[in-house]
Amino acid sequence: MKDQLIIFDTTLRDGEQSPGASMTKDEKVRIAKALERMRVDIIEAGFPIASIGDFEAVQAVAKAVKDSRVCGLARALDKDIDRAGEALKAANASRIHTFIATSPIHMQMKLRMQPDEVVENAVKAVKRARQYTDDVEFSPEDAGRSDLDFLCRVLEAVIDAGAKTLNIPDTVGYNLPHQFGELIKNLRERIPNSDKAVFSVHCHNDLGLAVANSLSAVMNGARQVECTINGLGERAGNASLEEVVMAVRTRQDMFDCDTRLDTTQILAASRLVSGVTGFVVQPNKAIVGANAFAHESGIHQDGVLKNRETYEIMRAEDVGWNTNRMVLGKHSGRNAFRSRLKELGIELDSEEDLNSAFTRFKELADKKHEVFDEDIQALVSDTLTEDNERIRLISMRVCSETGETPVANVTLALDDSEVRTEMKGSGPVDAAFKAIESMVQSHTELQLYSVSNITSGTDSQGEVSVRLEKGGRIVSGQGTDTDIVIASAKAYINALNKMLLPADRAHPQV
Ligand SMILES: CC(=O)SCCNC(=O)CCNC(=O)[C@H](O)C(C)(C)COP(=O)(O)OP(=O)(O)OC[C@H]1O[C@@H](n2cnc3c(N)ncnc32)[C@H](O)[C@@H]1OP(=O)(O)O
Ligand SMILES: CC(C)C(=O)C(=O)O
Repeated sequence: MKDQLIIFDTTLRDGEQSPGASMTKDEKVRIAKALERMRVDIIEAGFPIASIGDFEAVQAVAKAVKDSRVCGLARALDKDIDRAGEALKAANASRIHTFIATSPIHMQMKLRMQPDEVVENAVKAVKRARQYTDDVEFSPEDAGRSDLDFLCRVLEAVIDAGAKTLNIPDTVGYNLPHQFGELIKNLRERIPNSDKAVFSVHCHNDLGLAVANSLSAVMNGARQVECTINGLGERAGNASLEEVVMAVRTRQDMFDCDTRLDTTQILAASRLVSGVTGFVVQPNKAIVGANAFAHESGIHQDGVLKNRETYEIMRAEDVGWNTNRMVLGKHSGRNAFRSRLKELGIELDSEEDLNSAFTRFKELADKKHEVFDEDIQALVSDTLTEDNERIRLISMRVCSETGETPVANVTLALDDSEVRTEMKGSGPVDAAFKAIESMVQSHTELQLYSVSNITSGTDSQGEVSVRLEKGGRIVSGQGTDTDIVIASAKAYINALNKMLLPADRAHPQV
């Protein structure tokens, strides 16, 4: 039977200390409920002495949450501890987390206290907190830069005073993984009454090592990790909950403990925190970033289509994604393209058609970051109608300039010959249509012209629809391209091709 690794989430306290991430009482309650659904063990809801708003937020979380323990932070000061005790009164299960710095620089320059005074205040604070709850956590702030002997002395004293959890913070993210693991090991070995408390860690990410340091501590006996959703937190943030939890879960071969979290709630919580704080999750963020389970390159896609484990060490579904994702782009290969066509219910008659559609897909992918399903549908419908084309666009150059009449220079393949002309128009599309009509001489009337974008973004494909009428016969045409003038010419030519077909072979009229 493995030990339980306790997850202490501090999104609502240290996470909120990120500049710009302040949360209202209601927002804190919503996030706390999401953490409770995830089965987080302890929720640090705030720092009650900080403001009336934060006091009320901790109070509201304490009332709303039933299954997780709710914690409030307090300096080693009576007034802070009393305020935290008061805020947590309604909690089903509460914890007071009190702290005081133990590093030489913090004691001398910030607290302006002698080491003896620090020990005295720490002990006094723990004893006072115990008057409110049996569950008291103590942190020697800046432990990562504190003297080991002094740390042992403070920690031994606070255990005797009633602290049940000893949280070792690397407050400024200074430690390296090996060193931080050693620190936890040394403390556990050297403090005589260390077995009376749970060792916890609280790592900051100033050197990008918060998760690595936390994991190293767990490998050396820490049984609580303090972390935040999306790694939110003071400065560069804290250890990210999703990364710590999934590292331990995925590498059970390396850990003699595991959390009791429902990891399928991770993505929802990440999105909630991102939405509330306005802190966008970077696409390449582990576990919760948009690309965490997305594959774009052909070799990877081919591997994943054959067996997901070739390139996936976790299941996307286990952290709340619907599934993994194949992104079609310029690095994708035929196997992924074929598989997406199948998913879209598109059947091409021959390998030749597939190759032709694939070539057009690659051309499009060179112009666009991501090729979406709608792009593929448009591109394949072009492939399917290609056979019936008597008119094909070979090239087009349009000049549009302020104060000048736009000019379009268009080259078409008309049956077996190549023709070219230049025409002016009231706009670039008008000039292009006039040039095409002057070569085709269809004598059709343009009844409708509309443009829409297939996907969002300035690199999206424009989709143009036109409707032409001649002698009571109406045909429609569509064209797509990242350049809307070219998309317009394609749509016009598509409709003209239909108009040139016998009526019974033409596509349905609009
Ligand atoms: C590492 C961490 O993340 S710790 C948590 C950090 N979070 C916060 O600071 C957010 C909330 N903070 C606040 O709202 C305010 O700073 C308050 C309400 C806590 C205090 O406000 P003020 O009384 O105006 O004090 P101020 O913030 O200017 O200075 C902090 C004081 O606390 C003292 N102090 C700092 N830590 C501790 C501690 N653990 N125990 C006792 N005193 C402490 C400082 O020495 C300083 O004392 P001084 O005023 O005698 O010089
Ligand atoms: C209060 C303590 C745990 C803290 O936030 C830190 O040291 O970073």
